[in-house]
Amino acid sequence: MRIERVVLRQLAMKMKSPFTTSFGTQLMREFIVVEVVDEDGTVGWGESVALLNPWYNEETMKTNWHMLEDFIIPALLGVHLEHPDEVTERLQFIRKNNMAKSAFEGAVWDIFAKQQGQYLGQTLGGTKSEISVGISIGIQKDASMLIRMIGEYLETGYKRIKLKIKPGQDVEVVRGVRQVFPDVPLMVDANSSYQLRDLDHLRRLDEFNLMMIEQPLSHDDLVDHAKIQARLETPICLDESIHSAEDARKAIELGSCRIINLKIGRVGGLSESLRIHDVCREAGIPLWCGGMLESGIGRAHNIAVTTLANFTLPGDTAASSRYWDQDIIEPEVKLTDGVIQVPTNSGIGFTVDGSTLDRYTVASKSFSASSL
Ligand SMILES: O=C(O)CCC(=O)C1=CC=C[C@@H](O)[C@@H]1C(=O)O
Ligand SMILES: [Mg+2]
Repeated sequence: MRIERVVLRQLAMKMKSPFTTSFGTQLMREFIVVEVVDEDGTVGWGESVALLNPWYNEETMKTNWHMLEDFIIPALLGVHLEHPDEVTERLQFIRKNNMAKSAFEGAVWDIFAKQQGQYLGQTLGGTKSEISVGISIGIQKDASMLIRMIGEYLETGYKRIKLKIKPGQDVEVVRGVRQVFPDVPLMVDANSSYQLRDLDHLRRLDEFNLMMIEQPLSHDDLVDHAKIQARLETPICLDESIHSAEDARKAIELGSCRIINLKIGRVGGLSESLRIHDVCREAGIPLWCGGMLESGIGRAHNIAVTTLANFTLPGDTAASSRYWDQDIIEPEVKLTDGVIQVPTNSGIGFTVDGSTLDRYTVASKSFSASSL
């Protein structure tokens, strides 16, 4: 394929309910959608999952726009690509900025799968026809509200509940949930809000038979996570600490975790996701696909990657209706009896709804190879 045209769109989508983690609350999701068109007019779609603020990692929507406009698009516009793997190869001159790279690379993978006449999951090597998913619940002020929300989500069919925790809102919150839901598959995500000195406190979570404790320590740590994993019965899951297959290999060798939350944007795209998948499968480390409050485009990419064999735990790819009054894809992502049916159409498997996309677009810019 030859990259003929790229359109960057900044979207603003109001969340149906605020989402609070240890580092902040999201009310409005502002993010970038990348549209890539090849010489045959085949269109691919990608989504930057960077937040407005550099809380989760060093990237923001604005840094992503800068990287795309000033480095990534100039490096790839007008270029002939045999395979999407070449995107990562050609972008190696850019340090980090994985979410910006992933947004472009995902669109190229969409085109590539469409050119093969294949669903993206199949092109990646995935074999599943349905995926079971969990749901991530932000920090709630009111314990009874949390219990009600969990009951409703379990009713809807979600297979796993993920609670956000932070110092002062952890052991007693989980105890309260376990008193009502003693057997539900339950996990917690700390988003790096604890220190090594909190080990004895974190060990109190061992009594609740949690599936995992996600990213208790610093976003860039592997060594101290290995120290606390050696003292915890509950598996540690790493999210923010894993940026590449090399990070995954080191974390596994050090014993920093027993589970990894893979996020396509955090690791720089689908090509690196495939490498991480294989490293973890070789080591017997299960994966699940985390969420970044994506729109339907990012959600579609998450479903595709979750079709791979070593994604054996329910991820955070909840239904569109959990987040948005109206998503930008047709059909929206839905849960049927607690699972998402994997699409069979080519590419990301969903159609981008142009009128809804335009309605949420607050800024856009086009780049054309013919104007080079
Ligand atoms: O997309 C979802 O539903 C999960 C969202 C979620 O848990 C997160 C989104 C963004 C950053 C983090 O706070 C958090 C995570 O760590 O997974
Ligand atoms: Mg997380």
